[in-house]
Amino acid sequence: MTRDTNAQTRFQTATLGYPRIGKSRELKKALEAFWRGQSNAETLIQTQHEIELSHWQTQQNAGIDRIGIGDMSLYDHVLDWSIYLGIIPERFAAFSGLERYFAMARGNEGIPALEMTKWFDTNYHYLVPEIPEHLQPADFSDFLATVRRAQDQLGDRAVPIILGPVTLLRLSRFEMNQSQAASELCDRYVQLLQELKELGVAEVQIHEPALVFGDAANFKENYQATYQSLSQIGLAIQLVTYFDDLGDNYSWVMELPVAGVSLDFTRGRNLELLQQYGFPEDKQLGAGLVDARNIWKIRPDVLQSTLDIITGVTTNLRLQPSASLQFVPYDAQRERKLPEPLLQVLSFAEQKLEELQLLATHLRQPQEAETSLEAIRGQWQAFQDFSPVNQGVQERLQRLSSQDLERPLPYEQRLQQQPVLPPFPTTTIGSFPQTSDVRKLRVKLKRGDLSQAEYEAAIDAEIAKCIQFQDEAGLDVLVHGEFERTDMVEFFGQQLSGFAFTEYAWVQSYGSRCVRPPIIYGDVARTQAMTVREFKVAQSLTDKIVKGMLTGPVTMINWSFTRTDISRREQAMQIALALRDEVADLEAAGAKMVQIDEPALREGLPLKPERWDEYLSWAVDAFRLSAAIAQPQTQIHTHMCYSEFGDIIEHIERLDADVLSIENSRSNNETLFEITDAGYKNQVGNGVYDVHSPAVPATEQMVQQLKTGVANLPVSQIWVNPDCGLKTRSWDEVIPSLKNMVEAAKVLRQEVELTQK
Ligand SMILES: Nc1nc2c(c(=O)[nH]1)N[C@@H](CNc1ccc(C(=O)N[C@@H](CCC(=O)N[C@@H](CCC(=O)N[C@@H](CCC(=O)O)C(=O)O)C(=O)O)C(=O)O)cc1)CN2
Ligand code: MET
Ligand SMILES: [Zn+2]
Repeated sequence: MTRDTNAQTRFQTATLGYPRIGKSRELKKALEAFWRGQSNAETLIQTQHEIELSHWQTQQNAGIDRIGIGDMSLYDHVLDWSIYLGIIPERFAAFSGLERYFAMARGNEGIPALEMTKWFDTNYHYLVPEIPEHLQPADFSDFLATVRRAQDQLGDRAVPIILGPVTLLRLSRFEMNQSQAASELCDRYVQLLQELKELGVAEVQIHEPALVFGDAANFKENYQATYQSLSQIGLAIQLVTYFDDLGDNYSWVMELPVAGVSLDFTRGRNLELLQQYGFPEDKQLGAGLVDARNIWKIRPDVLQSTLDIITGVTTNLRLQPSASLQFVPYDAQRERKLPEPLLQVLSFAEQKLEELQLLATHLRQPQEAETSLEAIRGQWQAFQDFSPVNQGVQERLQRLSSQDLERPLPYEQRLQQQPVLPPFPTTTIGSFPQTSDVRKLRVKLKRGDLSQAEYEAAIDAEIAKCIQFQDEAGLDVLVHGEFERTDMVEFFGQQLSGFAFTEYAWVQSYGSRCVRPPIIYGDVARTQAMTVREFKVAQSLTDKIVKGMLTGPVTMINWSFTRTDISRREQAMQIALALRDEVADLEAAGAKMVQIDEPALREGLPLKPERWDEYLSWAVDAFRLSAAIAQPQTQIHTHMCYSEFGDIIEHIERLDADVLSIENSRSNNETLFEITDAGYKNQVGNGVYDVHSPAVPATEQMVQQLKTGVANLPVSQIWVNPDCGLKTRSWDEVIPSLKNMVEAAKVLRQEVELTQK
């Protein structure tokens, strides 16, 4: 058979970024050793470079034609770009080098870090650039050095990844006037492209995910002017978008002066837009066909129909993951404990690289790909026969009526029957320090050095210590501390049938912190009580109320890898049923309060506002389904960090939780004001201190904050709590902080008594 050489160079493959934490979390370990003072900067940087090199080699060996480089980061790539561009707030002026880098990431001796935020609908936290009145000089030398290393390893295959100037602006906080910032930054990007050109770079990726936001049109002129300037340098610019479609902005984006546009074909309506409006002849399409946000192998037949449509419009295309692969783990083949039929249909980053090559082969020489594609079809068939179907759960969902989503009495009447506490009741959000001693217990259990009974006894000892501390500190509503949980989502995934959990499938959440999202691979059902044992242990040790502690259905969905054969709504409702039974069991075991956490409710909002109502309607229903089983006298709490609520307050009300605890401290009570402005009637715990900082909050500081609460809400609505769980803190920090918090509540109680006399 003769080969068409032209066909060999067409349909190239490209990547848009790779995981960063290291296959065995080498970067996490190196960072934490450095922060503990157990290693030095040189060792840290060397580890970073070794991990980066291994990523390049993996992609090179997989045959990727255009490898995105420069996205490796010691903490967060947005922080890296802030520093390259000279976006350095005044308060960090006294620092330099790595010290400044980590001060901006994590704070330093009373100097607060940059804010962290989830810009998009993922569980990854970005640092928020603060554009000061005056920029520091730009310094691209670290980035350029990375480019040179990549060129040595990869030659022309290395394509620098650049955080887009308009996306950066769209997501920053400002002291400088915005349009001035836009123009100063644009000059710096021009300078960067110039310097890259001098290194012999021919092509760059500029990532502008903000183009998929509902408000992208407001920035149209900025995009046009910026790309006009950047195009002057003469590099081939790949304008990269992902996470959703371009919507109404499709046409003008296609006219920007760039060499190529990358679109995500795994989410949103880009395929329809492509069909409707076509694709410019002079541009290359970066086709995001392999899902970079989920862990399933490609479905050859689904993909074929997508490919047919795309190639009907343009054949000037590259095959790509839909986004950076940072959202998926490294290698499915490393997992040893998953059932074979499931393992066979899993695709993590390394498998996705193979899939890209397979698709390229399929387009160039169809017959050469057929055996592999047929094998994948067979694996999916085998998986379908294997994946658990639960008729009982399906029928139960079908039988549901609106009554099942309704608490038996309205809030005002429930309130009469619920526990009476002092004003300004104090509590915590659930977790207490996950010390390395606690984690080692699980390592020993796994190795067989501890029996299940010994493990449970050791957990119970932690619970006892935790209850005793809370009692002594004078907290009003206690928690057991969540010591038995690796993670609030993974733990429930480990208990529920229809969920699989992994050994090595870590995904970075922020900095050195990672999660192993569990995998939903069939109908979800509860096979036994999940939290009752630890609840009972805790409640048996105190006369005070212990809150039962559950992770809500929406958060379970948003922080897991989900099925693609049924809707997210249906998966959430299945989980809600399991939680509903757990609520009933906790109640039967004596729980007077049950907290159902929904920190990911807000994050799951679609990026386009026109899709919000659809999401919120099922998301709130799922929460209600899990909670509504509770008797009126049982108080239902929920907790949300990341909680700008102003725009969804009516949905928050519809949750109908008796008590809502929220994050606040980094956002100056804004969330509280949103709630009070909206006339929220139920109880609110407006976090009185920031758990993400190691600083011990002073009593006075929390008193001041509570006073803001009193000025805006009736005392009867106010709770006192930290703004999130304490698992990442140490006992040294937690003990004095909570004592001060209780003290602050007491100060407020006295003041209220005085004013009532
Ligand atoms: N899923 C999820 N998403 C979330 C949050 C959350 O709590 N869960 N919170 C918000 C902030 N995100 C966070 C994400 C992760 C962590 C976190 O602390 N992660 C831990 C891992 C937790 C875990 O799974 N621990 C396991 C495994 C721990 C481990 O690393 N074991 C060592 C050995 C034990 C040792 O010697 O320490 C090893 O395997 O090498 C356990 O406890 O069993 C970490 O990165 O360190 C914190 C916040 C938003 N998103
Ligand atoms: C990210 S929200 C955390 C809620 C959980 N109950 C905890 O305290 O850790
Ligand atoms: Zn939280």
